[in-house]
Amino acid sequence: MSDLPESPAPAQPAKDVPISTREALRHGTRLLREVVPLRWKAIALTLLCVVGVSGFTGALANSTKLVVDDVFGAGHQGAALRVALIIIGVAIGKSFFQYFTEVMNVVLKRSVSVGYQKQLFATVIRQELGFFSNQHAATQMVMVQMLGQSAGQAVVDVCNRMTVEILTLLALFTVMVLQDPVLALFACLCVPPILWLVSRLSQRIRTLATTDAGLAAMFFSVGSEVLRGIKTVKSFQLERKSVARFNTAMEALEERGLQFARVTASTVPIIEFLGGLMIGSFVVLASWLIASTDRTAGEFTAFLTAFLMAYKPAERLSAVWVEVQKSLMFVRQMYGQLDRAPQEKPYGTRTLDGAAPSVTLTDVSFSYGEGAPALRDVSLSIAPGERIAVVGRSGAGKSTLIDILQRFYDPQQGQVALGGIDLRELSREGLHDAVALISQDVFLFDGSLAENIAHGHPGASRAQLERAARIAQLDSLIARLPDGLDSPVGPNGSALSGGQRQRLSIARGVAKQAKVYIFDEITSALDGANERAVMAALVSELKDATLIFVTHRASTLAYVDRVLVLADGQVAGFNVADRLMQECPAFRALFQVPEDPQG
Ligand SMILES: Nc1ncnc2c1ncn2[C@@H]1O[C@H](COP(=O)(O)OP(=O)(O)OP(=O)(O)O)[C@@H](O)[C@H]1O
Repeated sequence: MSDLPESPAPAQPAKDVPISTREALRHGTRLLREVVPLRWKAIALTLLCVVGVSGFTGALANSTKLVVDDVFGAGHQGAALRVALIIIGVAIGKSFFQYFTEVMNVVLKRSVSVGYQKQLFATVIRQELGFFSNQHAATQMVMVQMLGQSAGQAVVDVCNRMTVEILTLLALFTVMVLQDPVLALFACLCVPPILWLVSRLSQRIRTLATTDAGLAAMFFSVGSEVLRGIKTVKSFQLERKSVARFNTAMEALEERGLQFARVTASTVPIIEFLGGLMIGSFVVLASWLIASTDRTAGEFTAFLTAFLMAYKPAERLSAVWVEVQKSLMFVRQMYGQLDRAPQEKPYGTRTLDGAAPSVTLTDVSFSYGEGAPALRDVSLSIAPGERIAVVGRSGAGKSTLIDILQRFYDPQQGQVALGGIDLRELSREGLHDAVALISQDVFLFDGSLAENIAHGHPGASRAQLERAARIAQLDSLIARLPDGLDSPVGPNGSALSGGQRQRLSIARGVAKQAKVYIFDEITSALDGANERAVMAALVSELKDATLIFVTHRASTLAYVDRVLVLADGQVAGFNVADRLMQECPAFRALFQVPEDPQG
C-alpha cells in the first residue's frame, strides 16, 4: 500500500557551513522583501533617525575647523561662544536621533522576531509524527526562539546598525573631501589594503561563530533533559553523571568563547599600528601643504578629526557585517524550515456515519525506516461495538498498531479500514472525530477541570462535561474541591495526583463522543477500586462505540469481549481470554500465574 513513514530532517542546530556572500544577499533580500511591506513605518522611522545621527556626526567633525580657525586662529570677539553653542546644538541633535535609533532597534527587532517565531511554531506543529520522534522538544523550541530572533537581529543590523555606519562614513568622507581633497585622495589609496586585512580576520571570526548556536542549544537540551527527569535522576543517583554531561557541554562552550576572544583581540593591535602609520603620513603631508598653499590649520584639523572619527564606524561596520552574516546563516536555516512543505499526507473526503464502526486490518505490515517490521501481515476484524483488549510483551507492536489506526503512520503494505472505509478515503476531520485516543502519557492544559474536559468536545454543555467527569470517577474529587468542576488544575495538572490526572484525561477522551475509543494503559496510575469503577463505567456508558484497551493488566480482561495477543509484530491469538489461556502460549506467558514451588 502506501508511503513510507515520513521522517524529515527535523530542526538541527546551525550547521557548520559559513554562508557565502551571494547566499547572504539572497536571504537578506528575501527577508527585507517580506518585512518591509509589513513594517514600513518602523523602518522609515529608523532610517530617518539613522540619517540624523550620521549627519550630526559629520557636522561635529566639521565644527573643529571653526574651533581652530575662528576661536584659536582669528580670535574673533564672541567667536568662542558662537562656536560653543554650535557644538552643543550639534551634540544635542545627535543625542536626540541616537535615542530614537535605540528605541526603534528594540521595537523592530521584537516585532520581526515574534512574527517569525509564530510562523516557525506553526510550521513545526503541522509536521507529521516522524518529525518529532527524532528531536528533543527543548531543542525544537530553542531553534524556534533562536531562528526567529536571528531574523529580527538581521533586519535591525541591516536597516539600522549597518546603515548608520555607512552613512556616518559617507558624512565623514564628505567632510574630508571638502576640507582637503588631496589628503582625502591619499586616504582613499591607503584604506583599501587595511580593509582587506580586516576582512581576512573577520572571515576567521565568522567561521568560529558558526557553531555557537549549536552549542547554545546543547546547553538547553542537556540541562532541561536532566531537570525534567529530576525524579529519575535522584532515584537512580544519576546526579554525578548528569553534572558531568552538563560540564562537558559547558567546557565546549567555554573553549569556543576563548578561541573567539583570541582571534577578535588580535585584530585591534594590527589596526592600531596601521592607523598610526597613516596619521603620521598625514601630518607630514599637511605641514607641507599648509606651508606651501593657502590651506588653514583649521581645515587640516577638521580633516584629521573626520578621519579619526571614521575609524570607529569602519570598525563597527566590519563587526556588524560579521554579525549580519551570522544572523543570515540562521535566517537561511529558518527559511529551510519555513519552506519545508508540510508533511501532511493526502486525506480523502468521506466521513463515518451511524454508530460504532468495525475495525479491519488486512495484511498490514509496517516498519520504522530500515528496521525490522514492527507489524507483520496483521489481519484482524473487530466487530462494531465490540470491546477488545490488545496485549503483548514490550516491543510487540501495540503502540504501532494504535498509531496506525489513527493514521499517524500509513503502513507500507496492507489496508486499514473503519466501517469498511479505507482510512485514506476518510477526511482528516472524519477520521479524528471518529477515533479518540486516551493515552497513558497524560497531557493537561493549565486551566480548570471543566476547560480540560471541554478540550475533548469544544462547546459541550455543562451536563455533558459532568457526565464525562462522572464516567471517569472524578465526581468525588469535584465534590471536595471548593470550585468543583471549575477548580484549576495547574500547569499540566500539577495540582492533581497522578491518578486524578489520569482520570481527567479519561474524562476529556470520553467527552469527545467518538465512535472508536483507544485506551492506552489508562489505568496504570489508578488503584484497584478506582480501576474497577472506571472500567465498569466506561463499558456501560460507551455502549455505542468500539472500544480498544491496550493493557498489561489481567484485571482489564474481565471487561472485554475478546483479547488480541501480539508477539513480535504478529497476531499470536485473537479470542476470548479463556480460550487463549488454553490455546495461546504467548497469552499464557503473559498472564498465567506461576505455580507455587512450595506446592
Ligand atoms: N519511532 C520509532 N522508531 C523506530 N523504531 C520504533 C519506533 N517506535 C517503536 N519502534 C520499534 O517498533 C517495535 C514495536 O514497538 P511498539 O512501541 O509498537 O511496541 P509496544 O508493544 O507498544 O511496546 P511497549 O509495551 O513497551 O510500549 C519495537 O521493536 C520498537 O523498538
